[in-house]
Amino acid sequence: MNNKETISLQLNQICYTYGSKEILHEIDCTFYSGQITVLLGPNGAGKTTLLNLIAGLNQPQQGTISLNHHVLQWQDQRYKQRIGYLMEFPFYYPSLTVVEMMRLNGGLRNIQRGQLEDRIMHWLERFELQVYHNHQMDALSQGTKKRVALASTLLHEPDILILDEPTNGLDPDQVMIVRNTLQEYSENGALILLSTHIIGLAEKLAQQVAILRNGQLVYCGDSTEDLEGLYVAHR
Ligand SMILES: Nc1ncnc2c1ncn2[C@@H]1O[C@H](COP(=O)(O)OP(=O)(O)OP(=O)(O)O)[C@@H](O)[C@H]1O
Repeated sequence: MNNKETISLQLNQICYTYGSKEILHEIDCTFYSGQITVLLGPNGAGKTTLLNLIAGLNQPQQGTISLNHHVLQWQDQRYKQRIGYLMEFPFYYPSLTVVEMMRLNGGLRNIQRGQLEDRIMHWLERFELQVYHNHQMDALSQGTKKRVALASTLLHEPDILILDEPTNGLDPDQVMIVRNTLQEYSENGALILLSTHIIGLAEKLAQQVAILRNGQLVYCGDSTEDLEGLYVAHR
């Protein structure tokens, strides 16, 4: 991925309710290409709900999402093609091998066959997964499954990358590989938004931070060296 276009993704007064329960309240925030924004917040704050809306899985009941100041219609296919979304608990077919699972994901993204094999090799190597290429998905550890899902998310080289707790269950070596890969990917021009509970990871990755509490965005702005202090100050 090498994106020369500047992208901004704006959330404007986004609200979401499940039944009568308000989960997200008037969320305003803008994300930019070439930057990593880390979304922080306690359990149940609404992070996954917000990421699902931005990825186009669900539709906000109120508010708009704009790409470069153009309001997006829900299910805009051109927007969806630009997005890579790693869900907190990625779906996989247990009986497929790693390569078969990646071919399936690449096929769903309409990547041409010749190109697909090269991309699969590239991302398998990037996440040190070559050794597992022929292993069945359900025989992998949780952390390895997560890395396969992340590699699959990058196959179509999206310029908007949304990741829900991407390092959950990864060992420290793998966290480092993921961190370096995301930094490099962002430097190549991608817009990255990720949620995590690990403040140390956020400190290393984030140019921008968004803090969500009880469905309200209590901070959206520059990251700082003392992110824990910022987080505590926005209780
Ligand atoms: N399908 C659903 N139906 C009803 N309520 C839901 C549904 N999904 C999530 N919720 C509620 O929405 C709120 C926000 O959940 P969400 O998963 O977005 O939080 P989160 O910040 O991602 O939490 P965590 O850090 O634990 O992953 C919670 O109160 C949750 O119970």
